[in-house]
Amino acid sequence: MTPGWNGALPAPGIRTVRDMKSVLAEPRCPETGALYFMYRDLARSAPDRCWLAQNRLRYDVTVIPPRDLCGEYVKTKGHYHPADPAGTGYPELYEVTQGEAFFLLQSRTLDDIVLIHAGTGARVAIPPGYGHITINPSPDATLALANLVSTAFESEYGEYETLHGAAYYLMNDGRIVKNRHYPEVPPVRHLTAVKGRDAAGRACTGSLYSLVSNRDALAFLNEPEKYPDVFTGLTKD
Ligand SMILES: O=P(O)(O)OC[C@H]1O[C@H](O)[C@H](O)[C@@H](O)[C@@H]1O
Repeated sequence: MTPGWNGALPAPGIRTVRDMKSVLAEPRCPETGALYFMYRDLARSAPDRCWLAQNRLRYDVTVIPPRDLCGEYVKTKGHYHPADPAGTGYPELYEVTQGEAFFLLQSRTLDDIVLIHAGTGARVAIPPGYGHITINPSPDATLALANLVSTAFESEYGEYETLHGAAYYLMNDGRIVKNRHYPEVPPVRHLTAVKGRDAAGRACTGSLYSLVSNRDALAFLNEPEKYPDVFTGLTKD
């Protein structure tokens, strides 16, 4: 059974080591094979699927088994989201459904870098204008994530590919190593998100999936400019 999901699953999108070479700390790392599995556009019922489509939202599950990539923890490739019609970047909402995660966020202007340590059951919002990667820092436990996100955009991978990953690499000896392809960037700000709370410490009731069909709770994913409070305590100011 796939962690974080009880029902039937479509075939996953798979990212392999080959797909990730351009963003690894050690691009010549000789590891091979699948790194993580993306089950996109899930719904538990036909009415839920209809509601998600009508509200331009997608529910996905991502499964990241543990892996040592030449001293670097396994991670997602990394991307930014474009701006919505009002000029505000599309956000995203994650829940850790199994294991623990580090979310490494960086503002597009590179004036803010945030590392969020999130335990099972924690929720993390990706704020407008921030790129993100997710890291599995465990030597032996699989990380599973659920996310809700707008279907109105496509992720942008260009900066992460050109600059060989995020601004920092998380190594499995505990080091956080600055990526030498970046200009000077600020030191990492650290935040923690625990079960039932988000990274700003606010309580979150129910599972992420329980928000499906709750228009008020999820409207910020398509019109983030109307809901700046969602990101208070997460962004720099
Ligand atoms: O697109 P990547 O950088 O590989 O990251 C992987 C994740 O990205 C997005 O946030 C998607 O909504 C997820 O479904 C996906 O698993």
